Amino acid sequence: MTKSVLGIIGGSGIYELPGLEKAEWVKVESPWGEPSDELRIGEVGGMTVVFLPRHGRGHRLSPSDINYRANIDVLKRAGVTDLISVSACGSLKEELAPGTFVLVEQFIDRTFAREKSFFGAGCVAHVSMAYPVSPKLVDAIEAAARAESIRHRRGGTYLAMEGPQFSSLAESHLYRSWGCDVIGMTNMPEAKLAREAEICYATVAMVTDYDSWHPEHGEVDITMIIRVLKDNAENAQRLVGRIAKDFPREHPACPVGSDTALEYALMTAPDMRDPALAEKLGAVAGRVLNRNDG
Ligand SMILES: CSC[C@H]1O[C@H](OP(=O)(O)O)[C@H](O)[C@@H]1O
Ligand SMILES: Nc1ncnc2[nH]cnc12
Repeated sequence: MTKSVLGIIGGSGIYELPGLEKAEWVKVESPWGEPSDELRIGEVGGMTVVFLPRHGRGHRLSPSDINYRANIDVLKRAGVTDLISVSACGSLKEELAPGTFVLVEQFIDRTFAREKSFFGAGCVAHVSMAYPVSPKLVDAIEAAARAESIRHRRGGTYLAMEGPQFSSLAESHLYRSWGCDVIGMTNMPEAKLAREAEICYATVAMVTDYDSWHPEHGEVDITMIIRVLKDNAENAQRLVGRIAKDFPREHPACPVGSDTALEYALMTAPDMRDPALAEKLGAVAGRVLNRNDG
């Protein structure tokens, strides 16, 4: 078993993590370009916790401008084994009222203007995304939500849209007809890249609004979202503090194989790989690229 290092990506409204001991901002370079910000690295009860504000401090980056590859790469370089995304989202279901924390199980990726893989020409790989979320990580989040009496629901499908505009009424109805539960703009390709980097991933999707479909709530409106975000952020800080305090100090094998996703994923023959790309992949895929059998 390896030591657990817990990573937290803070979404809209979450730009710091109070409660981190011995915390400092650390600049980590990535061959994939600029991450959203420096990493806030600290400890909770002796375990390393690494925090990254997804949109950067001050919310400088829109969902389409975020360099998701650099973000996951620097978190991997910092040793993160388990990564929790804390994200704002719209609700596509009556029963998921604003303030509810949804522990997402599945994703539908409708984003189109983003780099979605570390791999490509010169080093091709195909990882499974059938079960994108690590159940043990969700167990830890669920236990913490219970302990902190935070309204939550386990399970649900997150529709990732490109944005930055919110959905039209027709789109909102379409996603509901697909059975989706919540909608946001950031968890894809983040979840795909975490899987390629063999990091266990889970999302806490914090409902801020009913998107545009709900006849009694009218269309989604950013001032209302910001109001709800503030309450959600307080609960999120408590939730994350509790998760970190109770988190297993050793990282157990992931039941859905998140931590071994690259084991049989590489397709390109070792002698045909592009050395420059292999070099860039050092942090993400070094475990499998550097062994003799390729
Ligand atoms: C502030 S509303 C729209 C914005 O909020 C969510 O961001 P994040 O997932 O980082 O919390 C949503 O995906 C949009 O980017
Ligand atoms: N309705 C919504 N659509 C997309 N992203 C969101 N983030 C918060 N609310 C959202």
